[in-house]
Amino acid sequence: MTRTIIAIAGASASGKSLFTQTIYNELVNELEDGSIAIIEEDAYYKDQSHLPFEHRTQTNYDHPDAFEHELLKSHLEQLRSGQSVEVPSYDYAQHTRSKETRQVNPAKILIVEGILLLSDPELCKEFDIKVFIDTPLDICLLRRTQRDIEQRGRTLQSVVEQYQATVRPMFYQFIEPSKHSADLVVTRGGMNRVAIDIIKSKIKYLLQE
Ligand SMILES: Nc1ncnc2c1ncn2[C@@H]1O[C@H](COP(=O)(O)OP(=O)(O)O)[C@@H](O)[C@H]1O
Ligand SMILES: Nc1ccn([C@@H]2O[C@H](COP(=O)(O)O)[C@@H](O)[C@H]2O)c(=O)n1
Repeated sequence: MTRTIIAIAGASASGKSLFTQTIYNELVNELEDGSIAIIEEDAYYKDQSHLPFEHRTQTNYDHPDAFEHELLKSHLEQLRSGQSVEVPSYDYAQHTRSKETRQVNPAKILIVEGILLLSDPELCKEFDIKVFIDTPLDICLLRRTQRDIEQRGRTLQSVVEQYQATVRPMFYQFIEPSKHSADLVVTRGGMNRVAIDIIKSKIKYLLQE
């Protein structure tokens, strides 16, 4: 069976999750059970439970070294070969992995979303279709500030400090250059209706093959 792995990359709060989730929600009921699945790159942030909390707040979470990309790559290879995997889950408030894992079965269409998917050449090879969500960084910052305070247990000061120290510089060093590896660049983020419909049509076409 041919399986297709789609990467959705882009800056933090560019709209990757909204874009991915919209495609999934709009397709899932009309497809056979188990045809489509989602994996988040964030689930592969390294476990830091051995480090004190204060130490964990200092990690650069926008550098490729913060991720266990080898594990993600190996999971994608297992899924492509028809095996289920146990995907870690991540606790943003504690800055480390949770104890729970989530079983992901080998769907025919797998969508992976995350900031640094296209910046790692070895990981990039795993993707059949590469999409980059290209949202202006000032818009991302506004959305991230609201989201991190409401959903990820952050203060305004911590969001501002982290943005200046790591989020913005790592975007220019790693994320923005990775746009050139994308097959499709999507402007206006997670609500670009035309782009959502194009990816949905491609998925339906692949599932009919
Ligand atoms: N085009 C858009 N217009 C308005 N809000 C958006 C848009 N895209 C995303 N958002 C909102 O911005 C926040 C971050 O989006 P999200 O999809 O979680 O980003 P990412 O997964 O890239 O970090 C969320 O609250 C989301 O609902
Ligand atoms: N403990 C952590 C782990 C990650 N982050 C930030 O998350 C961003 C990536 O997730 P998105 O959903 O926004 O794409 C990344 O920019 C990290 O800075 C964090 O703040 N704390």
